[in-house]
Amino acid sequence: MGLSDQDIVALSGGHSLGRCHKERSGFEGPWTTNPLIFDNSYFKELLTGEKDGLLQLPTDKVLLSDPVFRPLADKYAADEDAFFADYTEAHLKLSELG
Ligand code: HEM
Repeated sequence: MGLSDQDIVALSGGHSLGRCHKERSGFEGPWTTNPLIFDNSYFKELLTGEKDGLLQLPTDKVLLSDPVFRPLADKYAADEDAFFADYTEAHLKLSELG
């Protein structure tokens, strides 16, 4: 699809919003404590480990274990402006690809 590693990590931060539904995907629950707010909390939660009531999918956890994804996840947890800038670019690319 032409998405870069940076795009994949930034787009995963979309999980800052919303939740999984058992009847749809089979998974249940939100990724962050405030799933109505779009911010970099997805990365902060990811880095501080699994917690009761919050979800980490295999595609979320791989952002920690993969050596290329990890520095980007660290960067977005520390720098919300960098996350917003890269998410904007990646979401635009995704939308234009259809
Ligand atoms: C590379 C980026 C992403 C990856 C790898 C990814 C991966 C996943 C996976 C594996 C699921 C579990 C549900 C399923 O198997 O169908 C999921 C669910 C979900 N994702 Fe993502 N996602 C990405 C980006 C996004 C973005 C950009 C958004 C929104 C802006 C988003 C919103 C959601 C929501 C709302 C669900 C819950 C679905 C439900 O159970 O109702 N994701 N994602």
